[in-house]
Amino acid sequence: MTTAHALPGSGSSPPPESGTVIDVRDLRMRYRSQEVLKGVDFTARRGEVVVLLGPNGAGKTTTIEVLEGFRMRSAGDVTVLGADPARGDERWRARLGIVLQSWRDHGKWRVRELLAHLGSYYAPYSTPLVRRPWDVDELIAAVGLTEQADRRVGTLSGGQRRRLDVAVGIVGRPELLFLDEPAAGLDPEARNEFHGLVRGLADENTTVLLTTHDLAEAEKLADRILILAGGRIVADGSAEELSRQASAEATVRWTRDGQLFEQATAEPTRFVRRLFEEHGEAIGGLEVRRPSLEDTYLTMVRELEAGSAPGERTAHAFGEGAR
Ligand SMILES: Nc1ncnc2c1ncn2[C@@H]1O[C@H](COP(=O)(O)OP(=O)(O)OP(=O)(O)O)[C@@H](O)[C@H]1O
Repeated sequence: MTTAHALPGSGSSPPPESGTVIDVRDLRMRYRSQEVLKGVDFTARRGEVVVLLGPNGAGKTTTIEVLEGFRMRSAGDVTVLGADPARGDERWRARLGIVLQSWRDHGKWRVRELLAHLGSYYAPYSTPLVRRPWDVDELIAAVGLTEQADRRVGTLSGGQRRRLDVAVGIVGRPELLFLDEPAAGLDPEARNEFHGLVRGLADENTTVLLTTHDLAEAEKLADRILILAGGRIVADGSAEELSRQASAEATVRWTRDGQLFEQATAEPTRFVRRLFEEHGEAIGGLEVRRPSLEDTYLTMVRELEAGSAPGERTAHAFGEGAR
């Protein structure tokens, strides 16, 4: 798949060397008296999978809708694929993919027919560099629906429909794909295959921005995790970077003389070295557990909710270096 190239003549492409696909600065959103976004800043590069986490009502969907050009922001500078989404034209829109809710309304359509029909809208935006739409049988194979290609949408299982949703989102060979809680309702196997598909798209240079409440999914998929809370991005980095920067500590477990011990420590390597210096061969069953993304996430969000001034918990506090 060749998705790394801007469409010639779109007049709205970033300089190719920049690699920046999303650039959000001081994004603010107010619904009447409620200020939901209070100055959101982040970027996403070509081929990156960026996962947006945050409590219910934090403003994740609002942020994504602003980036998609579906919602007018109150203030701030937003550039997506080189254009302001508020002014994105059809040609710009053809470079985006959006995975919406399941295609339950199209139950009578057959999988291949539906994808061929939706794909035909992208044909005018095909270029020698980016052939649009995706060949329908290739696409069906890529999302693992070959056996269901001639089935009616209404007869697909939940997981198969979610694959179809993804196929609908990528049929135009997007350079940037938005997925809002994409794997909700998938069984572990379907979820695993879906994750493989997302990683495969990123490997071929598609930028993916997705929201989820599943922290294991975020940890598995993300090149970079953003945590949106209190109207701002309060953490920005890989799962490992976030866990090192949060105050969550590692847990060391071991046995000695048949007894089990456990110690929380911010410096597990030093602790383990000292443990061996002191007790040597007597130590058994050693286990060092780093804080999971869930531990890190809960620590950060709780600290914020416990009253740290939002300004103290900006990306400067957690992982700006990762950008
Ligand atoms: N059209 C609207 N009019 C007024 N308020 C809105 C509108 N859309 C969203 N909100 C409010 O803005 C806040 C953020 O909503 P949003 O859906 O962006 O959050 P979210 O992070 O996606 O939440 P969730 O995790 O629950 O899906 C919520 O308090 C919501 O009630």
